[in-house]
Amino acid sequence: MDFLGLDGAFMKGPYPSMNLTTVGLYGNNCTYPVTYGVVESEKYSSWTWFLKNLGDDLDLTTNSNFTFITDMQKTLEKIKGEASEYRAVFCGNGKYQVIGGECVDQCIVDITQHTYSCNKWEVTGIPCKHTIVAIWDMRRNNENVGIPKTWVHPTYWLKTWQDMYAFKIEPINGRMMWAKSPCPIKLLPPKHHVPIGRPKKKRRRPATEDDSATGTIPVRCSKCGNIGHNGRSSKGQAVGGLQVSGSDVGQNAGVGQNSGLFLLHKGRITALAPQLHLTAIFVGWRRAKDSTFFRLRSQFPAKLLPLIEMESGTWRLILSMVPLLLYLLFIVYFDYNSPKATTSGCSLFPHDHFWISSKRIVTPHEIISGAVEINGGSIVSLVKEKDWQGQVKNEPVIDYGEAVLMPGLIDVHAHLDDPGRAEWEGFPSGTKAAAAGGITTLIDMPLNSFPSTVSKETLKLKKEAAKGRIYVNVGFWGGLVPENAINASILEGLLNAGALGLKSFMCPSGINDFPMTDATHIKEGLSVLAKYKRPLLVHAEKQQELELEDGVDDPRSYSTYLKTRPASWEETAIRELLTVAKDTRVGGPAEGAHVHIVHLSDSRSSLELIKEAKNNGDSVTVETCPHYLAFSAEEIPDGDTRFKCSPPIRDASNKENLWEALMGGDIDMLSSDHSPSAPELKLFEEGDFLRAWGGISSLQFVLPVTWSYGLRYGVTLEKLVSWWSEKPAKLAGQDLKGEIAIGKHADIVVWEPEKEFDLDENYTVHVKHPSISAYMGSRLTGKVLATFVNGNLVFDDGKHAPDACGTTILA
Ligand SMILES: NC(=O)N[C@H]1NC(=O)NC1=O
Repeated sequence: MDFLGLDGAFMKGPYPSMNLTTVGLYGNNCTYPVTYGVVESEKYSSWTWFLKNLGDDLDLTTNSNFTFITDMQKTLEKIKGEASEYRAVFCGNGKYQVIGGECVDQCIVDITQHTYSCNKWEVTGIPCKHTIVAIWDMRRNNENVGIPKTWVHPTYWLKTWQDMYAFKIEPINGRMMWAKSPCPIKLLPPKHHVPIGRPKKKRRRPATEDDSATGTIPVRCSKCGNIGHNGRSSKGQAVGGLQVSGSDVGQNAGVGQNSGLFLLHKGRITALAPQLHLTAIFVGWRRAKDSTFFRLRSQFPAKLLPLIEMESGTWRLILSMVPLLLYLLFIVYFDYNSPKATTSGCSLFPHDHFWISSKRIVTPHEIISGAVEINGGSIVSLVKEKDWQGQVKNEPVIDYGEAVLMPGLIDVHAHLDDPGRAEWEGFPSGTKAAAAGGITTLIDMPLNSFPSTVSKETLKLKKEAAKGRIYVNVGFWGGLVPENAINASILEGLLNAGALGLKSFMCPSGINDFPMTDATHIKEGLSVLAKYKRPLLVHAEKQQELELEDGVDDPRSYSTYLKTRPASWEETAIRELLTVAKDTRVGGPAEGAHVHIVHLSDSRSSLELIKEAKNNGDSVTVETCPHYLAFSAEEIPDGDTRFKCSPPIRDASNKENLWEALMGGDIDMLSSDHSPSAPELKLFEEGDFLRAWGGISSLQFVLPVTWSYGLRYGVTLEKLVSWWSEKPAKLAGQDLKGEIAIGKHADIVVWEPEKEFDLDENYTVHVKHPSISAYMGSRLTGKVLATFVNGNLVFDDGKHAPDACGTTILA
C-alpha cells in the first residue's frame, strides 16, 4: 500500500463531529479504509493530531514511499485565476518576463530550462501562475506546448505511481486472522460544541423512514384494549374481539361474507348496476343496525362511538349520500384500473380502439400488407389486406400507405443521467429524442446519473425522477460494483426492487461512485442473478501496461487515443470474463444467469473468443453500436472529440468485420450506448482526445444510421427488427414487446426507409446537446414518421404528445 487518500466528512446524529479518514488502494484498484479518527471539528490542530498519529502508526518519515492524494482542483483553479492577471513578454531563447497587472510582481520564466525565479515549481512540482501565463502565450503563438502532464513533476504521473505500485502487492490475511488490538475498545465520543445559530427544529425525514417512527403513540386501554382512553378512564367495556360476523350483516345485506364497508377492497364488483348493489348493502346495513347495534357498539373503538350514537335523522342523511359517494368512488376505481386510461395529452390520436394500416408491416414471419388493430394499448388483431374487408366496425383507421410499420426499437444501453446529471441529458429530452427516433423502450444504465443505481434506495430515486417525465417506456439496469458484489442482500434488494439485470465495468468507468469489478465480483454477481434469471451486462475492457512515450503523441490525433485503448484490452477482459461465464452453462453453478457483452468494438480476437464460448454452451450474447458500424478511426478529424468513446472506434477493416459478424449472427444485437455530457466536457477548443469525455450522443438517429450504413452490406427490415427489437426484448425479459403480433404491446414505429434527409441546423434534434453528436452534418436515409408507445401516438410528423405518459418497466 503506497497510496493514501485523505478526507473528512461530517457526522450527524447524537454526537455531531467530524470523521477524518485515510484510504488506501489494494491490488484490485479498489479503496479500503486505513485509519479514521473522530474529532470535534475540521481544523488545523485536529488534522495535525490525525496526521501525526497516522505518521507514527505507518512509520512515515520524510521522503517515505507514499503517494498522498488531496483535492488539488481548487488550488489549480485559483492559480489559473491569479495567472489571468499577469501577462508574459517573450524575450527570446525560451525566456519570458512575466509581469503582474500593475507591474508590481515580475518573474523570469525559462521554458526550455524549466526554471522560474519564484522557485514555486521546484518546491511543489506544479506550474505556478507565472509559468501558466508563459504557456498560454506559447499556445497563442501556435507553439507546441504538449500535454499538461509534461508540465508537472513526474511524481504526479500515473506511470510513476504504477511503477511504484507494481512490486508491492502483499497478500493479506482475512479478518479472522487479525491480531487482537491491545487498545481499549470502548471509544468515548469527542466533546461536542453546539454550533452557533438557531437549532434545526424540523428534521426532514428520509424517504425510507416509516411514518410510524414519529408522532405520538396512541393510548390503549389496559382493560378493554381499545384505543383512545386508558384503564383509569375506561367505562368498563368488555375485552374481546368483534363478535358480529360478516355474515350477520351479510344475511341482511345479501353480499355473502363481506361487510359493506370492506366491499370495495375485498369484493369484486362486476355487475352493470353497482349503484343498485351498493344501495342494497346499505339498506341491509340499516335493517341489520337495530338488531346488531348493541353488539356493534360494544366493539367500536371509542373514537367512533359518537358516530353510531348520532341522531337517526343525521344517520339517514349520511346513509342516503353514501351510495352516491361510493358510486363515484367505484367509477374512479374502475377507470383507474381499466387496461389503458388514454387522456388526450398522452396521445396525438387519443383513441383507445383503432387500426393502423400499411403496405409493409414487419411481423415475425413475413412482411404483410394489411392492418393492425390496437385496443387498450395492445395489439388485438393483425389482418392481411385481402381479409380486412368488414373487420373494421366504427373504429378509426390511420393509413400509412407505403411507410413501414415495425416494432418500436428497444435500446438496452442508454445513459440518461437523471437524477443528478440531468444537465447532461435528463429523462424528458432523452425520451423525447427516443420517441422521435422510433425507440419505444429504453433501458437506462446505472451510471452517469448521481447517485449510481446500486441499491434499492438508489433505484427508488431513479423511479421517482422518471415519474411523469418520460415519453417512452423506461426500464433500469442496476449496477454491480465491488461493494454490493460481496453483499448479496444489497444485490437482492436491488433486483427485488425491479432492476432488470445488472451492469458492471472491468476497467475504470470514469464515474467515481461506480468502481470497476473483477472476475471474482462478477462470479458473485452471477450467482445472485441466477436465482432471478436476469442478465449481467459487462463493459469488457481491461487496462494493461502501455508502451507509450510521454509527450510524443499528439493528444489531438485520434490515433493517439486509439493507442491508449488497444484491442488487447477488450480481448484480455473478455478472456477473463469468459472464465466465469462458464458458470452459466446448463448444470453450472450460475445456470439461469446470462452474460451480455456490451458495445464490442474489436471484431477480431475478442469476437473469436465470444463465438467459442457460445459454441461451448455458455449463456453469452454480445452487442455492438451504430458508431462502430458507421465510422472508422482513419476518418476521424483531429481534435473532433465528438467521436471519442470507449472502447474506441477502430480501423476500417475492423468495421467491415463487425458488419460481417452482425449480418452472420455472431453479433446478436445493437444498442445506442448514448452517453452524452455537458458540451464543455468534450473540450472542443483543445480537441484533446485523452482528456475529453468519452461517449457518443446518438439516441435519435440510431434507426436511420443503422439503415443508411447497412444498405451496402445488405441490411433488411427483418434484420433491423431482430437487432433492435426482438433480441433486446429478450435480453431485458420483455416477453410482450419486440414484435408486431397479437397480444403484444402496441409499441410501433412508422418510418420511410427511402426518404433521405440532412442532419443540419434545420433538422429538429431533441437530445439536450445536439452539438456533441457525432452524426450532426451527415446525410441519412430512413425517416421516422410516427411512434406509438402503449398504443399512444407519442410522436407524429415532428411533434410530440404534450404529456409524458411512458411507463417505467420493472422486473
Ligand atoms: N461512463 C460512460 O458513459 N461510459 C460510456 N461511454 C463510452 O464511450 N463507453 C462507455 O461505456
